[in-house]
Amino acid sequence: MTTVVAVDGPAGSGKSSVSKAAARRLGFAYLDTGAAYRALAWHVAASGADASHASSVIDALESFDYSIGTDPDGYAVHVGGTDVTAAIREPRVSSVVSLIARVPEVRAHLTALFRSIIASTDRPGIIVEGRDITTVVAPDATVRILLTASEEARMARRSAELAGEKPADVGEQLKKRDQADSKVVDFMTAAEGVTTVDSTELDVEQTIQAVLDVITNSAAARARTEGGTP
Ligand SMILES: Nc1ncnc2c1ncn2[C@@H]1O[C@H](COP(=O)(O)OP(=O)(O)O)[C@@H](O)[C@H]1O
Ligand SMILES: Nc1ccn([C@@H]2O[C@H](COP(=O)(O)OP(=O)(O)O)[C@@H](O)[C@H]2O)c(=O)n1
Repeated sequence: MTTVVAVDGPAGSGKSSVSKAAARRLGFAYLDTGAAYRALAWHVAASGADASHASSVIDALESFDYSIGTDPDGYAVHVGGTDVTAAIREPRVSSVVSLIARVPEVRAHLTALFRSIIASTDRPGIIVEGRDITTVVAPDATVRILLTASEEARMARRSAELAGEKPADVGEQLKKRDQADSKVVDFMTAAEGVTTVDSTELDVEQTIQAVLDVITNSAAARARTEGGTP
C-alpha cells in the first residue's frame, strides 16, 4: 500500500523545500498542490478573464489542461503546451491566486485531480503539500503534518528567495495571501491527529529531520494498528 504523507501550512513555512527533500530521501513521489492553483490563476489571466469573477474562473476550468510531474528531483508544470513552471512563481500570479482558491467549484475540481494523481503514483509513497491536504484532500493519509513557523521567519525566508523584490512588499503580500487563504481553509491550527512541526528555530536540515522523524513514527504506529498489535 502506498504511504501518503500530507503536509499543510502557511506560505514560507518550508512545505515545498522540506517535502521535496524528504521525498527524495525516502524514494517517494512529491506533489505540490499550490502549483495547480497558481497555474489556474495563470490560465485565467492568459485567457483575459477576471480572477475576481467566480463565474469566469469556473468557465476557465473547462479549458484548463493541466499537468505536473511528481519527481522531487524536478517537476515541470504545464498548461496545454506551455511550460509555466517559472511563470507561476511570479508576484503577479501570487497576488491573484487566493481569488481563484476561494471558489468552491475550483477546490472540488482540483481536489479530484490531486486524488487521482495520488492514486496513480508508482513509488512506495507520496508527500503531498498544500493548505487542505490533512483535512480535505487526504484526511485518511498515513501521516499528517502541519508545518509552521513564525510570521517573521516566513517573511524573511520568502524575501531571501525573491531577492529582486522589496522585502516589505514581499512580506505584505505574504501576509495578505495568508489572511485571504485562511478564510477558506484552516491551515494555522492542527486538526485532530495532525502533528505540528514548528520550524521557527530550526534550520532547513533540522526541519527535514523533524519531518522524517514524524513520518517514521507515524507510519510505524499505523502499521502496528493495522497489524492488530496493541
Ligand atoms: N527551517 C527551515 N525550514 C524550511 N525552510 C527554511 C528554513 N529556514 C529557511 N528556509 C528557507 O525558506 C524557504 C521556504 O520556502 P518554501 O519551501 O517554498 O515554503 P512553502 O512551500 O511553505 O511556501 C526556502 O527557501 C528554504 O530554504
Ligand atoms: N492545497 C492548497 C494549496 C494551495 N492553495 C492556494 O494556492 C496558493 C499558492 O500555494 P503555494 O503552496 O504555492 O504557496 P506558497 O506557500 O509556496 O507561497 C495559496 O496561497 C492558496 O491560495 C490552496 O488553496 N490549497
